[in-house]
Amino acid sequence: MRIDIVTIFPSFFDVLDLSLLGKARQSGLIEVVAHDLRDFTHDRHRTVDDTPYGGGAGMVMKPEPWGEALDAIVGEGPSDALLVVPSPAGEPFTQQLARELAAESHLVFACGRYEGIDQRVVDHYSTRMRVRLVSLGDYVLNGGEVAVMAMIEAAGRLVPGVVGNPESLVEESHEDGLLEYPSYTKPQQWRGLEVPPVLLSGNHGRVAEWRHEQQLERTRAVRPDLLPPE
Ligand SMILES: N#Cc1c(-c2ccc3cc[nH]c3c2)n[nH]c1N
Repeated sequence: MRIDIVTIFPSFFDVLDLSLLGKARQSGLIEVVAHDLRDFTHDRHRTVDDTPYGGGAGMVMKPEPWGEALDAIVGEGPSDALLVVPSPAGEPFTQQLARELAAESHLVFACGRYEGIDQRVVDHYSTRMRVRLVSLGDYVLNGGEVAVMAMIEAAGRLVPGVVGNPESLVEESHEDGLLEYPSYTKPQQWRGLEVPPVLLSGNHGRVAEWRHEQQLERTRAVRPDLLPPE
């Protein structure tokens, strides 16, 4: 998988060289390149924003640098790459969407700042490639970088070969639609708190049953919207 990120803060993504995705990059499973949007400007101040038509507070990101940056990545004609644009107005980012991103061979992320990117960028590239506006959640961020980091981590770990033991991907929150069960490790007693005895029983059937019940209990408590219809 090839991932291109366009941002005014390319060093923000240096952290992707660490941990799991760092190994995936070293092994060539995932190639990540962060591009500085200001490298696609031509004025002395490397300007990427301007005042909004129609007035209002804040600044809007100019379309020209975006056009030059994205054309440098996907060429000037149709492209099979998927352009992902983080936006509060986007579709919710979910585990299912992470799976869909993980199946792509080329992802391009456009990190907006200020009040966002001139709409014509999305309109233009929608004629040449698939474009998805995606929201990390119902809260306001200052730009798209944090959202893109989360999306890359969530999708990257699903790319075959990135996670050593694929079984560890199965029993996780949201993977089977429910929240995950609580986990315990040694010591058996810690600050007067014991490990649930069923986990010490060696009875795998009963452990699985207890874990599923814990998933249902947790999901009922904090995310009833995730419960399967009765
Ligand atoms: N994804 C997402 C976002 C954002 C977001 C995304 C891009 C820009 C560009 C300027 N401001 C932004 C906010 N806010 N809240 C979310 N869930």
